[in-house]
Amino acid sequence: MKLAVRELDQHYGGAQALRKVSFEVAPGQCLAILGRNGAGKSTLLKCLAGALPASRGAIEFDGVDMTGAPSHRRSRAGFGYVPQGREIFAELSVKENLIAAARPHGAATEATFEEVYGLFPVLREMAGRRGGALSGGQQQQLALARALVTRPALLALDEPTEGVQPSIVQLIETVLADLKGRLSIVLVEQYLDFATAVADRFLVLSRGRVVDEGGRAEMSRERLSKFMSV
Ligand SMILES: Nc1ncnc2c1ncn2[C@@H]1O[C@H](COP(=O)(O)OP(=O)(O)OP(=O)(O)O)[C@@H](O)[C@H]1O
Repeated sequence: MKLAVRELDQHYGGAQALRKVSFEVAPGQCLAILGRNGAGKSTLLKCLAGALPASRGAIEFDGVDMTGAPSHRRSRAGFGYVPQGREIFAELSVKENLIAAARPHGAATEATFEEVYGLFPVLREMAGRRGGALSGGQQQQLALARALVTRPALLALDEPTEGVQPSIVQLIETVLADLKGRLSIVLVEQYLDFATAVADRFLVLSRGRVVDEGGRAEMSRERLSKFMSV
């Protein structure tokens, strides 16, 4: 899916969190959104997901205006979202979490679940376990699997490495590198090594504005970290 964001503004009451944010993600490309705490990264993903209304500007999926569309329409159009904090159903089992995510997409089949168990084998072992009883890294794998069973054409991830041990960070990196090319990815990430391992392009936000942007070749580590150090 091609994503286009044009001059997007967002306000929390009187406080402006996004200012004329514009960018595009080509089909199959991975864009990493970098910036300090409070730069507006999560706000931007919530606007893409339809969890927050934009005050001004436009969001298009494959040329179709989605600016005012409700979340479920965006999801049906192929938008998969892994929010910060994972937001899995703690009282449901792993399998029930996957069924709940897949069912609205007509994808609640064993073949679908086998596919995500193939990517994240621990979820097969834990299929009957309550979501809330999983470790942080296991919950992150479940959150990713929940997005993947909807068969997204665009996957947006908000800090997938947060609170996750290195071996699982490596696994998530491998999965994203494998998915890239087949679907578009928007990745919000503070962990620069992870972002540079999977992203093709980078967008740097500071105080709600795009302050730098570029491809892998031109974005040196120094340039990427300029707006990240506190
Ligand atoms: N619900 C809210 N109400 C009011 N202001 C908010 C709300 N959520 C975020 N903000 C403010 O909007 C700005 C952008 O926040 P946002 O969470 O998008 O930043 P971020 O770059 O994702 O940071 P972090 O890495 O800490 O998640 C910040 O100044 C923040 O304080």
